[in-house]
Amino acid sequence: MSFFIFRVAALTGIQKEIVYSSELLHVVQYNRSGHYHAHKDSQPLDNESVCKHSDHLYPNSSDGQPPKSRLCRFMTVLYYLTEPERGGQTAFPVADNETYTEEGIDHFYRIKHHDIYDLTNHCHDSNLVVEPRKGTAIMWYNHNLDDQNEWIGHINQFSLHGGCEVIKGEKWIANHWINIDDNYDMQMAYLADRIRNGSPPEDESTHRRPTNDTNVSSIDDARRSTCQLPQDWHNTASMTSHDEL
Ligand SMILES: O=C(O)CCC(=O)C(=O)O
Ligand SMILES: [Fe+2]
Repeated sequence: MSFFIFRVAALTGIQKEIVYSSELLHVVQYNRSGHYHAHKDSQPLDNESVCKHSDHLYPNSSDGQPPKSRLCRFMTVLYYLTEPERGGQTAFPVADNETYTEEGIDHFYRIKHHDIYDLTNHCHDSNLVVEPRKGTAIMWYNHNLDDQNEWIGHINQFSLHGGCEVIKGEKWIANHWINIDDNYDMQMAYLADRIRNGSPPEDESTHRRPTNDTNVSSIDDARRSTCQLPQDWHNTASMTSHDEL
């Protein structure tokens, strides 16, 4: 598992602590006719809600209610675990930098003249259609970077995507969602909290012996220390099945 975290960190350029502290792998199975209409994996930033992955660190509201939460998934890395005999592509109806427009997705509604979310009937009308090939992976950004602070910014409208209908065979994928809180300080507090309960593995290439230093109080401490994986490190997947959704 630690090797896997390093590979994803190297692929995405995201710190291994962030990769390690993100959601468990989410495995999805599709049988014949199974599909998943176009959607975004993350949700727009807003001041009324907090990130779900770190919501336990936010105080309750004055009436004692937990804060409203939303998904904060900066990137998706999608692994194709099997390949169906036909169909089951991943489609991005409006992906394509060259057609970027300030009007966003509304522009595509006007020019495409069909329901861009409907991947059963319009899979191949999408701007980008990726064939599922066993053992390969694709990745994309669900958010743009904020111009001012270069931290996670607005949702990327062009990340709209979904799974086209499986025509023959069966399809299995795993989603690896990389969580980042748009509130920088809260993301740091979240990482420190996760790492306090067991740090990400050190890169094997450094040949450093792991220790059991669980006494870290900040992300900087956490980076400096070398700790063992927590007890639940191998518990890395949850599962959904998409049959004719
Ligand atoms: O099945 C696919 O190719 C896409 C799946 C997906 O977008 C998801 O599970 O969020
Ligand atoms: Fe998705």
